[in-house]
Amino acid sequence: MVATGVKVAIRCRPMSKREEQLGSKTCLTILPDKAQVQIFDLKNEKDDPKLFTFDHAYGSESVQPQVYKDLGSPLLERALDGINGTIFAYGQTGSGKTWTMMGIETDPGLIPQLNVDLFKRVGEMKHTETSSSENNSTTVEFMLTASYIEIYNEVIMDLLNPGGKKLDIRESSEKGVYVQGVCEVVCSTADDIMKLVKQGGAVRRVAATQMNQESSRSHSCFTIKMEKRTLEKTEEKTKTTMLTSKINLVDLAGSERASKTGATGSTLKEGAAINKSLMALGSVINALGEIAKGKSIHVPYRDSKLTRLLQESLGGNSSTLMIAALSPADYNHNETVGTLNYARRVKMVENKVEKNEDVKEKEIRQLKEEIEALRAQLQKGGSVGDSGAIVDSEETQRKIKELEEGKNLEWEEKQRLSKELEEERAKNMNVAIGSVIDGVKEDKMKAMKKIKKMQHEKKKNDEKSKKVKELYHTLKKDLEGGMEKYKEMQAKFDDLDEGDEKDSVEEKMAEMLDSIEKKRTKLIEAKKALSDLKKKNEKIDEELIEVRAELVTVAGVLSQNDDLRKKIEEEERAKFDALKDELLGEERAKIEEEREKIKAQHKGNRLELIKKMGKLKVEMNKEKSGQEVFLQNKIDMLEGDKVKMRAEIDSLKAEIDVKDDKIAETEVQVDEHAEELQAFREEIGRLKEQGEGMTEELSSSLKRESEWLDNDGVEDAEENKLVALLMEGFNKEREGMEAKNDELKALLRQALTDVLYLNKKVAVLQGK
Ligand SMILES: Nc1ncnc2c1ncn2[C@@H]1O[C@H](COP(=O)(O)OP(=O)(O)OP(=O)(O)O)[C@@H](O)[C@H]1O
Repeated sequence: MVATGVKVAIRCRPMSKREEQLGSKTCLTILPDKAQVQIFDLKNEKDDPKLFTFDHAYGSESVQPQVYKDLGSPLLERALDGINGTIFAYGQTGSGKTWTMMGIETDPGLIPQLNVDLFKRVGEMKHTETSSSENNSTTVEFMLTASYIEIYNEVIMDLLNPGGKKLDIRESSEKGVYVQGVCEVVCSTADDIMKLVKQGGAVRRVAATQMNQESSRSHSCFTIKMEKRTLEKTEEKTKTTMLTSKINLVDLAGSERASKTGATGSTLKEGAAINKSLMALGSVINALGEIAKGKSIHVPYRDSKLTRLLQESLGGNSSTLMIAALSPADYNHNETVGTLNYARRVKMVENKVEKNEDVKEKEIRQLKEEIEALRAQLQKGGSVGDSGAIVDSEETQRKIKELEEGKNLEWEEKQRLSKELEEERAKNMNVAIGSVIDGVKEDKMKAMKKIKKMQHEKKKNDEKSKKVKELYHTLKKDLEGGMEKYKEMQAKFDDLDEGDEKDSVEEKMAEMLDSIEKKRTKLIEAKKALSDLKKKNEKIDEELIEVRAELVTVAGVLSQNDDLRKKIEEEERAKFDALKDELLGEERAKIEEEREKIKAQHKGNRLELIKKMGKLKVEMNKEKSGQEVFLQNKIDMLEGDKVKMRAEIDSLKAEIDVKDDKIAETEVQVDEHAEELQAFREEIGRLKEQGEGMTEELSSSLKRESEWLDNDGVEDAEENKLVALLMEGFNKEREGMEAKNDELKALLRQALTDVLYLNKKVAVLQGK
């Protein structure tokens, strides 16, 4: 974090035509090389000029590109490096704030020049930082969003989403101070941004017309947010690094209202009657000036929306520049001195500038550091891979991976949402502008009706005047005739002698006088009526001029906004704040919640681990020697076991060899017996055949001889006995052979079972 003073530049505009016509004289001398300005009080020529020194001073001959090169370009470079920036223009109405900030189409000011430069630089950075070998590559991408708000009477209006809900300022550790729900439109070209600037400007004018407000009493803030994502891909992994920053471009309300209050240090006593925000800004600057002098003082950022918005720009994490716009005319001498004093105070404010680190990036770094610390601790403690620590570090690695992925997801999600919301915002803008146009149209109708009514009234008055004029002329004639007659009567009266005739003439004369008097009164009345009608018509004429002027303005607004509406309809790149905020907000809340959970869990794990480690260390130290003896004994025992097992294996192997031999031998025997048995079987078969042949032969010879030898019965019986004995002998021998064969088979089975068992045992012992 680096302490950096707020930079101040002053810029004096050329004398305006009106000021020239009024015969104004220049009361300023600008010394650009010394960044100084001298102000003379031409009413008190004896007084010495006041001298002020700033960071930059521009005279009426200064040109927009130079101002951008000196002030805008360095701010942009810092922003591309992750440092927030603010430029705010201060000065009385008509001093040139908008000229410096916005300029005109043919002579663009800071905002348009910065936009063009921004996209040029982003293009260069994307190009130069993207290099790829076979499997490794580094890709640099940018996401740029713009928002535009206006603060009027402590109400924040979204100039890019005029129909949206009321906006408020919030603060969070992740985003700092921000306008909640403001519409942030993703921009891909400088043209995109300029379209938004124009749209916002038009909405501002419409709102001003509708609310009958003075535009110079509102503050506007155009914000460009930059998010830079660097993807480093290697064969093993992808690393994502995020860098964010924003640039606020603020056009403040005319300062003449503030010079008597905040800027000179008095409290907010003039209250709501004048611009609360500018007064509060003065108080914040005063407080920060005192802090810079070493005093400990509360800074009333929360006193107004403007100061809250500029909280980071004044005394916070921002590279800030104030441009004080000045009029050269002596007629504005006091306001100019006020502006210069204000600027001098601002120059004393110190900011603490720091590169914005992505929150997730920070967390990942912290987790990595903790893993390293734990490893180092474990190694120091002499532990050979504590399983708890390993689990924890694996868990932490998993979290790091999740956070890395989260960064990319958030980026993709933002882009996806921004596209989705573009149409919505355009629609909303159309609806809002439409309703404004409807209102303006209604005003137009009213004005036209009013004009008609007035014209009708005027006509009637004219007709009345004509009649009254006729009456007047008649009355005048009558009166003149009456007067003539009266004069004649008077002459007659004077010529007559006293008598009845003279009396009757006198009587007539009195009557005539009475009638003349009445006519004169009527004439006066007619004259007054005529004058009243004339006045009425004059008033109507005045009103007509006003209403017609109104009509001209309204017509202007209508045509401007019809243009605007058409433009909006043509554009398809805008995000609608409410939905975006809802969706992104939800996403962010989820991520935030997850982050908090991970944090808490990690903290718990870490504490547990540290405790475990502590315990382990104590136990280890306590039991180290005992454990060593125990381990040695165990090793010795195991060594003994090993030797025994080897011997056992060897003897088992020998036993197996013996068994194997026996099996082989038994197999041979079995084969031999089988052969023998086969031979016996064959022999028995042969004998059986022979026996059967003999029996057949015997029975046939017996049959044959019985016929002729009745007493040879003894010889036959003996022969039969011999055959039976032979058969019995054969059968016994065969049974004995079969029993022997069964016995040998059983022996072979037993030997095989033994061999299997011994093989298993050998395998177990070898495994051990
Ligand atoms: N440096 C300059 N060179 C030429 N003309 C200038 C310069 N500065 C300002 N002007 C002209 O002076 C007039 C007032 O300037 P501008 O509108 O910028 O004042 P302002 O301070 O923004 O006023 P307001 O507070 O009403 O918005 C404009 O007509 C503008 O063209």
